[in-house]
Amino acid sequence: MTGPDYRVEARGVLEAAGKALAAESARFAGIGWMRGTSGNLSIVLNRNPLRLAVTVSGLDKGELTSADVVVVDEYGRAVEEQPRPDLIPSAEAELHARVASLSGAGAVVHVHALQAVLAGHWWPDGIELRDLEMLKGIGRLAHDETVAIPVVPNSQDMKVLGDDVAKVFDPGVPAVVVARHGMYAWGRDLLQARHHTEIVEFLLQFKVETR
Ligand SMILES: CSCCC(=O)C(=O)COP(=O)(O)O
Ligand SMILES: [Zn+2]
Repeated sequence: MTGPDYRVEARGVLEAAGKALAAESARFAGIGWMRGTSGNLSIVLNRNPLRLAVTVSGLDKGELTSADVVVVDEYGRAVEEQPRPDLIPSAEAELHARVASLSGAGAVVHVHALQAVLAGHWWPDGIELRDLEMLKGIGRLAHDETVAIPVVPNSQDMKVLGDDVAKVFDPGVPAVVVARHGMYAWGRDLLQARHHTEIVEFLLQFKVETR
């Protein structure tokens, strides 16, 4: 569909995505995983061509509104036609797009959760977990299976980060730790992405505290 009807409908979809992202950001900020301006979130709006609604850059993630959202393409660039062309998308939008493309996820969460950063420090080659009930929360077995959460080095270049994530990507693990930075987790929608984030952070805390 093209023309004004399409634009009205697209605006409604974006506003709903912005509302969901703002609520989720506030939730993560409330538990200390998006301190200050850290972290960013996205929802996939369209798969082909890839379009994501991503949080704006540099704002307090506990205080976003439904308008603090930008539509980006597969390279994390703001697309031309959108309600607020003045807004700057997250500096990590390209990595969201890469993760969405690799995983087929409908939503991607990036938080600066401390246990993820600590675990990336102790196990820079991957964080092995086993025999924990919470592994079921990321679709794995609670017993007799080793699950490795991949770790990639940090970079300010999202293409480099994306290539590194692609190298270690495991379709059976909905998260990756970026060393000395934070965690990315994803799911079929924002709710499942939240659950994966919470479960992985729990698993990493257990690993760190029992090392
Ligand atoms: C103090 S946060 C540094 C940037 C960062 O890692 C982050 O997650 C937030 O970046 P954004 O551009 O999405 O605000
Ligand atoms: Zn970050």
